[in-house]
This record gives sequence, C-alpha cells and structure tokens, in this order.
Amino acid sequence: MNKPRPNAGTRANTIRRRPVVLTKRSTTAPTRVAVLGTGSWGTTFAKILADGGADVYMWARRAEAAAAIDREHRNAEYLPGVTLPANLRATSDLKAAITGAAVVFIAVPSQALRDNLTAIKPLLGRDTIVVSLMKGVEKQTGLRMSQVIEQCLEIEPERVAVASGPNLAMEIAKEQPTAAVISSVSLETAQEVALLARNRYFRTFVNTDVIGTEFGGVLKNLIAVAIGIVDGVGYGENTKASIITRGLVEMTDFAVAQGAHAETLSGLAGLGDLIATCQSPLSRNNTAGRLLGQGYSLASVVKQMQQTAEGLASVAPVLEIAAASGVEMPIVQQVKRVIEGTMDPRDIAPHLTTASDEPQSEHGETGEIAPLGTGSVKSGSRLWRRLFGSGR
Ligand SMILES: NC(=O)C1=CN([C@@H]2O[C@H](COP(=O)(O)OP(=O)(O)OC[C@H]3O[C@@H](n4cnc5c(N)ncnc54)[C@H](OP(=O)(O)O)[C@@H]3O)[C@@H](O)[C@H]2O)C=CC1
Ligand SMILES: O=C(CO)COP(=O)(O)O
Repeated sequence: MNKPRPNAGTRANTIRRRPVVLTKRSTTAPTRVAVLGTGSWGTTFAKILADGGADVYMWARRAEAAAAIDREHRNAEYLPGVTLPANLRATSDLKAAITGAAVVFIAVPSQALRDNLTAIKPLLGRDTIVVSLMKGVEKQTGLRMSQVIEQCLEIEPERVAVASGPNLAMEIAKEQPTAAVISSVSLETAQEVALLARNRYFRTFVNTDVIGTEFGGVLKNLIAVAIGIVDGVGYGENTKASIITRGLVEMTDFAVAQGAHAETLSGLAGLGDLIATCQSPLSRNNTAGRLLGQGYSLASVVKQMQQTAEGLASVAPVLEIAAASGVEMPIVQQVKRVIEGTMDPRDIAPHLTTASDEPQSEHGETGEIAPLGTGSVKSGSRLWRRLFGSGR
C-alpha cells in the first residue's frame, strides 16, 4: 500500500453533498438492472434480482462466458448444476449491459474494480445507482469499494450502496433462504435497492452505516482465513470458537475506530457473515487458510484457488489502517505472518500479543463489562474517550 489513508476524511468521503433527488422508478414495468461480473456472486446476485422480478442484464468480460449463460441458462464454470431464470440475459458488451439500467451491481475482484470503473463511467445515466457486492479493500490505497466507486465515477455518496451479509453464493443459488443488508448513506437509496434485491429466498434489511457494513465483509474474510489455518493445522473447536469470538472483537474495534456503529458488526454484515464464512467449506477465504495451514506457500495457494479469496489482498492494508488508528489486531497480525511465511501455522492461537504478560480483561481495560468493540482500544485513545470519557 503506497499511502495509508484513514477512512474518515478521504476525498471519497468528503465529496459533499449537494442534495440528490432520486427519481422514483416506474412501478409497472420491471426495473432494468445490470450486474457486472459473472463469477459465483455476480451470477447468484443476478438470479436473486431476476427472481425478484427485475429485468437483468449481466456483463461478462469473456464473450464465451456470456454466450454460454445466454444460450444454456447456466454458468457451469462457477455454479455447476444451477439453472438460471429465463429472464436473465448476458452480454460481453458493457455498453449494452449498462445502457438504460437504473441500478448497476458490481461483483468483480476488488483489486480489479478501479480499472473497470474507467470503462463504466461514460455509460452511466445521471441517476443510476451503483451497488458494490464486493468484500475487499483496495491494496494500493486502503479504500473501501464504495469509496473507490465514488472517487472514480465522481458520483454522490447518495447514489452508491453496498450489499453484505451471510451470503455464500452456492447456497443461495440453490435457493436456500438467507438475509443480507443493503447500506447507503441515503436510506431512500438503500430501500430502493433492497426492494429490488429480495425474493422468496432472499430477505434484505437496510441501514445507513456503510463503513460498518463494508468493513464487516472485509474483516470476516481475514478471520475466516485464520479459521482455515486452524483447520489446516488440525486444531479443534475450542481454538476456532476462541478465534471467532476474539476475531469479532478485533473486527468491531477496527470498524468503530473508522466510524462504524458497533451494532452493525453484531448484525448480518458482521457476526452473521463471520459465522457463515468461518463454518463453511464453500468459503474461498476459509479454503485459502486451510491450504496455508497445511503448509502451502502463498504463491502455491493462489495458484490452487480457482476463485477470488479477497482476504489475501486485504490483510496488509487493513493492518496499516489499524496501526494508524491505534487498534490492535493480534489475530489478523498472525494471519499476515502465516501468509508471509514468517510464522509457523501451528503457532496460530487466540492469544493477545500485548506488551504486558498481565491477564487482560475480556471486556476492556477497566475490567468492567464494556460494549463489544472496546476490547483492545487503549484507555487513552480518542475512541476510548468517546465511548467512556464523555459520559455516554
Ligand atoms: N462468492 C460468494 O459467495 C460471495 C462473494 N462476494 C464478493 O463478490 C466479489 C466477487 O467474488 P466472486 O463472484 O465470488 O468471484 P469469482 O472469482 O467467482 O468471480 C470473479 C468474476 O470477476 C471476473 N473478473 C476477474 N478479474 C476481472 C477483471 N480484471 N476485470 C473484470 N472482471 C474480472 C471473473 O471473470 P472470468 O470468469 O473471466 O475470470 C468473474 O466473472 C468479491 O469481492 C467477493 O468477496 C460477496 C458475497 C458472496
Ligand atoms: O462473503 C461470502 C459469504 O458471505 C463468501 O465468502 P468467501 O469469499 O470466503 O467464499
């Protein structure tokens, strides 16, 4: 990462804020939407939208991938055995996919987002809403996906939303019921997107905590890599439960220090997704961790992975932001060291690498019951004063 950039006060955060009038969409005709990316999540989300009644056009970067989806109503490469709705079309022509779309959903790997936005920008309508389905941060800048979108497309934050939650693609593609959060600084935008992205097996809630919702998705990936390492090494349920529990504290500390609400990290986009991803062999982050735990090098793991494991790229920028904000993330530190090959995976443990050997309070430095998300925040810090010093 070249320049660590704290989340508060980035340019993308400070594009403020002429009032945006969101045009009400027609309620009679199906809403035209585009989904960019025909991997496992893009295809599954397109199915969610089509099954919810939207008129969906997917974009694939490879013409043969688009043609196969259009012709066979299947995406055998990413979702074997799943039949896609007949009203779901695909193209490799970006202009054809985006033109006329009221909402554009993006599901490409996080590190590829910026390049794709350059091509997307001239094709967007004045009111088009852009929704990130991604769960990574940009390695070079540390920016969240919604920030990259605002910055590159030069659009108001009110036209941007994110979707996150316990959403393992293959389970949803098989129509197993689940829920997710749609978040935007504009409640109206979040509601509009949530109404489109819901159907008999997919329930959407809304919030306006974009920072917490996005970081929930980013951070649970890192804890899922840790759990994979534990599995790979052969440790059992106590180790995993300890890491999941302490991992949630790290996630919450980090996100709150960036301006998130602690409750968001206890919700679907935090705890919910943490449970799903840490428990499931479907998780690519979990799988990558398991290979690391079995002793494979990062290069070998990347080679073996057929699909995107965002946690591998997010770990360094997250730790840089954590260091800049005074947040301790001992579990994520351990993941980084295993990825770098500087720690034996068998040494992974839920211990806290604090300077002192004194037993540490589970609930923060006072030893009193403190809200989740204050476990490792130092008592002199700005966050601590905000939580405890102001009498709140
Ligand atoms: N899978 C899941 O269960 C979930 C994933 N997510 C998030 O969704 C995002 C996408 O993940 P997912 O769909 O699973 O990933 P996949 O690896 O399954 O698919 C990636 C997709 O992006 C395309 N792609 C790869 N590189 C580029 C590029 N440089 N430019 C344009 N398109 C590119 C691939 O095309 P090609 O086939 O040609 O390589 C493919 O269509 C990630 O951020 C992930 O965290 C969120 C929730 C659930
Ligand atoms: O985000 C996900 C589930 O909510 C998918 O997790 P993986 O990217 O680890 O497969």
